[in-house]
Amino acid sequence: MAAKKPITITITGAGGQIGYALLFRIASGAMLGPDTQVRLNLLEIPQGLRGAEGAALELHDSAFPLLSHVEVYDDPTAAFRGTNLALLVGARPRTAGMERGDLLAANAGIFGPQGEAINAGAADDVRVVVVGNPANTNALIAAAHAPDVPADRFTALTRLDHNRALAQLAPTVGTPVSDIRDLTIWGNHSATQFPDVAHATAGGQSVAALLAYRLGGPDAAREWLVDHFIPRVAKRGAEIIEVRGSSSVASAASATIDHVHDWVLGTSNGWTSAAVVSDGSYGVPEGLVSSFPVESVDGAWRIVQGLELDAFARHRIDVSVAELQDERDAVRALGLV
Ligand SMILES: NC(=O)C1=CN([C@@H]2O[C@H](COP(=O)(O)OP(=O)(O)OC[C@H]3O[C@@H](n4cnc5c(N)ncnc54)[C@H](O)[C@@H]3O)[C@@H](O)[C@H]2O)C=CC1
Ligand SMILES: O=C([O-])CC(=O)C(=O)O
Repeated sequence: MAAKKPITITITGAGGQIGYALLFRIASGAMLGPDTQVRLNLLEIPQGLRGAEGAALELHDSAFPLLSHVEVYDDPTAAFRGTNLALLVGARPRTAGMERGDLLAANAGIFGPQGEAINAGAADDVRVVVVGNPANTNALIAAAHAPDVPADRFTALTRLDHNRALAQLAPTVGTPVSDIRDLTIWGNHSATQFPDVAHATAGGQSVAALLAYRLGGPDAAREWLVDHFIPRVAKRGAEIIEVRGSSSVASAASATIDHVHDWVLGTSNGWTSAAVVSDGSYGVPEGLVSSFPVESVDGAWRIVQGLELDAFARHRIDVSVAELQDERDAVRALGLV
């Protein structure tokens, strides 16, 4: 049988924390499956190059059967040439007391040149995931600089929020995470995001009904959702920073693996959440990169259509979308989109 051509993956910020957690899982086959060979292009800025070179040495030492080649770059044009998957991780993380939007000025300048390099040389089937914060608006900037790449190839990571929501919900409804389906993160990867369980089921039963049963009625369930679940998920990044002293790393890498795995190989067990370029669905202005309920069909994300939104959900989505619009206005004022 002829061997499949290796998939070329460019990882920016490969010498940083998330890069280090991500590279070994990609090379092990966790992201694209046990039959897909990978070539890894590690992109860094000069001060991160030694970290990336060290990671490359360790990748070699791991003798991964699926790893066909590793190369370290400091030039985006060279690093994105021929790439099938661009994982845009490289950016400054926030520290205690900051919101992710505070990183806009520090990080926004990174994503225009990278979008241009993707436009210039990436493979025709390139898919892009932005992890560096503020992820949604950085994806908007990258897409704006890549006019020849279809907009639906640009995404930002909200799978970490989705996974956090599953993990918070499971013990409360009393099921394993794998039994929960059709949970949604809407909006921005920020404290305004809306983790929504209205359509979720656990073991085939409505999550809303299970919560009411386990917490003592619909009012108690609603109180738990509004006062505990939503803020805990939305502010989990800050909680991690407070406890660890720096932002999430391994869980962010794991969510990136999940996002790409499902995008390329398809979703199963219901939908998931990803920030994609809006086509106007659910009243989210066209062009904003917003999180939606999504399924991957034939290698492309499709926004799940036709979900009913009550007044609470509508309000929460509108608040997060307003923040995305403010971020877009801010980068417009900087001439970045
Ligand atoms: N979307 C999400 O769910 C999450 C996003 N993040 C974000 O991911 C980003 C990376 O986090 P860490 O790896 O912990 O940070 P880090 O500081 O450990 O690593 C970032 C790396 O990016 C490199 N870098 C900076 N500018 C670059 C450029 N123009 N090209 C290539 N590389 C560049 C740096 O040299 C550094 O090695 C941060 O912005 C953080 O806020 C973190 C967790 C979750
Ligand atoms: O909170 C941060 O700054 C890092 C991040 O995006 C997350 O953990 O969700």
